[in-house]
Amino acid sequence: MQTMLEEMVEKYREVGHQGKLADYIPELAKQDPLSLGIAIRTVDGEEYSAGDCPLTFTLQSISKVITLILALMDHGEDVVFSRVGMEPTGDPFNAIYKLEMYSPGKPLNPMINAGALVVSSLIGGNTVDQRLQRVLALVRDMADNPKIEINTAVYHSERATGHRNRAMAHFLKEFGMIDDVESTLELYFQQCSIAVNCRDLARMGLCLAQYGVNQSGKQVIPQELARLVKTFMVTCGMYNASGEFAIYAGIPAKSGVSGGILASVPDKMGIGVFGPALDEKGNSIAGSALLKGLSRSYNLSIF
Ligand SMILES: NC(=O)CC[C@H](N)C(=O)O
Repeated sequence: MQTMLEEMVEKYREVGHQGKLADYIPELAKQDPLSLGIAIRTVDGEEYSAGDCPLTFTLQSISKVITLILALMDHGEDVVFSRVGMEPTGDPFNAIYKLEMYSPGKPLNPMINAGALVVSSLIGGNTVDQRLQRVLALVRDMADNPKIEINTAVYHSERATGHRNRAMAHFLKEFGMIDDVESTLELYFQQCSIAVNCRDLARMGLCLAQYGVNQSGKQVIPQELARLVKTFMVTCGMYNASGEFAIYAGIPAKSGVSGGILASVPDKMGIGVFGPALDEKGNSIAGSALLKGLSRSYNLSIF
């Protein structure tokens, strides 16, 4: 497996030439578009990594999985799904227009930005920092790495430029879907800036693959919620490329515009991938290709 991973990374690294960095968050445009790394952690405790695995990058949209788990732990399914739906959109992750078209103000799912803002507003705690610490604590528990922190440069970069998210938060406030615009945005920008490496993502994926049990054997997420979020990862995790990814990779996965992908093969392994050049839908172009290739070679599709 180790040799195979190294060969695959070098084969797919070139695909990065066809992608583009997420320059709408200026700090993310400083990444090297040809970086590519992968880490795998299996249920048997084996760990493999290849390529630029030690590089750190920010969770971005991958954090939506974590906040969804926390919001569900805090409020239960009835409350959370009264404010955000369960259906894929077929639209870009930052689209606004459907908020006005169907059940007004209720985002279609928690994996798009509008839905994730609603979910962030539901995270319990007295201050933004307390709420952020709860998000960080769950990420650290899932990855079994107490050292995970925020990348403050990326946080400030998005905070200064995230006008579309600000517009969406105000729109959601108008419909009573979030309580407070500023604290919701603060938490959202910070959760997106949590810095990890491929190994952390692989361990987080393993935790989901083991129904909420992390690599040390600790149940850090209720079993039922680990199942629920993996289902969202299949239907909505790769934005409006989720259908194609389900066909060609068939692995529950969640991507972020930093180029990270958290993938989880139930009962088998967690996979973390990083390749910052993105395709037109905002997924890591080389990372998606690598995961599809890996799935084909090792028969990892869940379908
Ligand atoms: N797709 C993403 O990763 C989006 C996350 C990014 N922080 C944003 O809100 O635009």
